[in-house]
Amino acid sequence: MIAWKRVTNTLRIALKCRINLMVGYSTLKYNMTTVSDKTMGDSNNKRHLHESAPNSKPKKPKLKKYKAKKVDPTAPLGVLEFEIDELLEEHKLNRDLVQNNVSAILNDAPKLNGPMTRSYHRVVNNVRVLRNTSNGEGMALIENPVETGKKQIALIPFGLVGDVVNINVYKTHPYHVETDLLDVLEKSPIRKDELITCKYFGKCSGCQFQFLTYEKQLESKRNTIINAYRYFAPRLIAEKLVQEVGETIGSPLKLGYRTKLTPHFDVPRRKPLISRPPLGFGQKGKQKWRKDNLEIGGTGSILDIEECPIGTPAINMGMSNERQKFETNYQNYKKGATILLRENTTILDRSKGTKDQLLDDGSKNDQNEISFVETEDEEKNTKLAKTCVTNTRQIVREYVDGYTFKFSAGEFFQNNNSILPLVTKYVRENLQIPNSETDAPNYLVDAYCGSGLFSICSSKGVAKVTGVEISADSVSFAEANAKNNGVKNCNFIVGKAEKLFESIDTPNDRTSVILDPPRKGCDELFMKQLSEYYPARIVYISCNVHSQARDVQYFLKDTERGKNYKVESLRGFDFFPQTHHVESVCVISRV
Ligand SMILES: C[S@@+](CC[C@H](N)C(=O)[O-])C[C@H]1O[C@@H](n2cnc3c(N)ncnc32)[C@H](O)[C@@H]1O
Repeated sequence: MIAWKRVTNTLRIALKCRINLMVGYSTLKYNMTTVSDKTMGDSNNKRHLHESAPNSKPKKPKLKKYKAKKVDPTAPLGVLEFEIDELLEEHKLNRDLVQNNVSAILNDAPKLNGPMTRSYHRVVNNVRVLRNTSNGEGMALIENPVETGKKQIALIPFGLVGDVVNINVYKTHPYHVETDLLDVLEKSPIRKDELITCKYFGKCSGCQFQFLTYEKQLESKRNTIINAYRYFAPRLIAEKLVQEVGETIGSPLKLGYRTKLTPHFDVPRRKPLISRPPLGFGQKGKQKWRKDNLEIGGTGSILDIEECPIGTPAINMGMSNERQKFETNYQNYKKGATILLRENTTILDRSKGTKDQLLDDGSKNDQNEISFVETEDEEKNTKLAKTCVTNTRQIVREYVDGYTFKFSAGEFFQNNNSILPLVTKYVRENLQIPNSETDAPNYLVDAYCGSGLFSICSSKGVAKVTGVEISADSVSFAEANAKNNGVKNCNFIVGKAEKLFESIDTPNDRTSVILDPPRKGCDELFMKQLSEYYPARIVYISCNVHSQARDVQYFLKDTERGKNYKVESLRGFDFFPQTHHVESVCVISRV
C-alpha cells in the first residue's frame, strides 16, 4: 500500500513538472494547436494514470472542440456577423485575419488561467472605437496577442464611435472578443456623459444610450433600420424598392415611460441564503469607466437596483414596495425568480377620494396600503390613478386613444403608453385604401392582434375588422375590449396567423392588413398566403427590424404576387428611449 502510494506520488510530481514545462513551452512558442494539444494531453494523461489498468495503453486525449451555436440570423448575434463583415470590408481585411484560436483557449491548462487564456484575456490600451453595432456596442480592431500580423474584433459596451479607450478582453469567440470598458481616454464628439441620469448606467444591461442627445438616439435608430434593410433585404435596396427611411418618431416621454419592468434575483444552489440577494437587472460585464458608480448595485451578475429612471413613477413605487417585502421574505425562496411590475390605470371621479376608487389589487406600502400616483390627462381633462400590479394573472387597464384596454398583467401589451396615440394614429392613417369609391366599405385584418390594440384603434370607418392571435387568453380580452368600448365591427379568431386565410371573406381589394408579429417575424407560409390573398395595403409593425426586412424582401421578391407591391414608407418609432431598441413600421402598397 505504502509502496503504491509512493509510486503514485512520484508520478504526480513527475507529471506536475511536465505540465509546468509544457506551460513554459507554450508561453514561449505561441503555436496554438501544438500548445493546446500537448497541454491538454498531459492533463488527460494524469487522469489515465490513475484510472487505467497498469498495462493498458493510455488513451489518446480528446480535444475539446468549439461548437458554434446555431443562431437566428435576425437575432443580435446573427446581425453581428453582418456588422463584422462590413467592418472587415471597410478595413480591407478578411475573416481569416481576425479569426481567434478558440480551441486553444478551450484546451488551455489550467483551464481558467492557462498561458493561452492569459495571453488572450488581457488589458488593451488606446483603442479607437470605429463604429457602433445595432446593439449599441462599440466595435474596434485590436492586435491579436498570439499571432503576429493578425487582428481581433473587439466589442466594447458603452464605447462610442470616435472614443479612444482602454479595455479588458475577457471572452473570446471565433471572430470577435467581448470586452469591458475601463477608461475613456478621448471622448467621441457625440459622447455627452453629462446627460446620464441613472446611477447604474454603464453597469446595467437595460440602457445603452443615456449619454447621447435624444436627436442622436433617434438618428442611431434610423441607421439601425437602414442597415437592417441593407443586410436582410439587399435585393430591395439594389432595385431601389426601399427608397428612403423616414425620421424616427420620438417618444413624448424620454424617461419614466416604461409601464412594465421585471427585476429578478438568483438564489445559489444548495447554499442557504445568509443575506438578501441582489434584486434588479443583469450587469453588463464589469465596467470601470464610470468611476463614480463602481460599488453601486454591487458586482454580481445581477445588480441590486432601487430605482429605474425609464420606469414610470408607479412602477418605481411598486419596485420600492416589493424590495421592502423581499428584505423580509427572501429566505422563503429556494430558487431565483422574476418579479412582475405592471402599471395599472384607473380613471378617477374627481368628486370622490382616490383610495376609495382603487378597485384592483396593487403593490402595497409598509402601511399595507396600495401605492398610487395621480396624474392628469390634460387632453381629455381626466384625472388618473396609476398603481403597480405584481400578479401575472391580475387584469390591468390602459387607456389609449380614448379606448380602455384590459389584459392579463403577464400577457403582451406595448410598454410605452405615451407613444401609443402617435403610433395608432399613424397605423390608422396608413391603412386607408386610397381612391376608395365613395360608398364602398373598407375592411381590416389584424394578424397577431394580441388584446386588440390596433384592431380597436383602427375600427372607425371600416365595415369589419378580423383579428387573429395565437393566445386564446388575449383573444378573450380582445373580444371583451371591443365590447366594453362599444366597438361592434371586430371579430377575433384564435390560432396561428395563417388560420386567417381559412375563413377570410372580405374582398381583398378593399382590405388592409396589419402585421405585428413577435421578434422572430412572420413565417414563409403566412407570407405566401398573404400574397395569394392579395390585400390592398399592408402595415407591418415590428420590434425586430431585421426579421421585418427579411420578411418584406421575401414578400416582395419571392411570393407570387409580391412584384405587384412596393414599400411605400419605412420609419421607426422610439418605443424605448435610452435603449438601442427601435420599433419599425413599414407600409406596403400595391404598385
Ligand atoms: C408583438 S405582439 C403584438 C400584439 C398586438 N398587436 C399589440 O400591439 O398589443 C405579437 C403577438 O403575436 C402573438 N403570436 C405569436 N405567434 C403567433 C402566431 N404564429 N400566430 C398568431 N399570433 C401569434 C403573440 O401572442 C402576441 O400577442
